[in-house]
Amino acid sequence: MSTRVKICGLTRPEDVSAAVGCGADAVGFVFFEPSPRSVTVDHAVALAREVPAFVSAVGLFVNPQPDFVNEVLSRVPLDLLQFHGDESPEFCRSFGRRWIKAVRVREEGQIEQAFSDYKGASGLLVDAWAPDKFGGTGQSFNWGLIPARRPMPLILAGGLSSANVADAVTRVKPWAVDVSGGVERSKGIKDIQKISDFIKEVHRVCKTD
Ligand SMILES: O=C(O)c1ccccc1N[C@@H]1O[C@H](COP(=O)(O)O)[C@@H](O)[C@H]1O
Repeated sequence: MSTRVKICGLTRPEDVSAAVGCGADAVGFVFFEPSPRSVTVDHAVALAREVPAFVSAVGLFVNPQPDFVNEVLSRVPLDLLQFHGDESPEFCRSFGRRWIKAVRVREEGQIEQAFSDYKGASGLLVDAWAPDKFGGTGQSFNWGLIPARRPMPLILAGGLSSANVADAVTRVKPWAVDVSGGVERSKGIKDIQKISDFIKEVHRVCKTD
């Protein structure tokens, strides 16, 4: 098994280069103004220049206006859209691009329901639920709620860091892991050592699997 790694919430070109240099499979840019990791379209254009061939650039949105998504898509070379709010399956599909849907996990059966609702997604991202946030909480959740049967790739997020990602990969066996806060020095500012340690842990545990 080889679990992919996405490093999300990048705001500086040097952090994008560092993530790519450490072996990230995907990097994420947050287009959600209330987030401390939010980037403008101009900013994202510059960040995307640091993304080489065979590394995916992902745009994260939370209940966006369609015009805004289209504006981003017209300017930033994104490979995937990540919807982190309450977007309907029809909305997610409407841009004609590959997309993943995030589910904020709170109770049993929710992930199974999302697999059924969001057919056509390139993956389902499972993250922690919090009362006042759409994601990026730095909190993990009960991985026991994740079903073994998965009709599409499952991306595990929420409170991951180099300290727990090996355990997460071993127990959950996700297609990919996604991290933001666990590889930061402060909100939006990544720590190269933490990125490196995180990716090394994933590769180490995948090799022994
Ligand atoms: O990063 C944010 O600020 C954010 C805001 C709104 C929705 C999602 C957000 N981040 C994503 O949440 C998960 C988990 O993050 P963490 O590792 O627990 O900090 C991840 O996909 C982030 O990109």
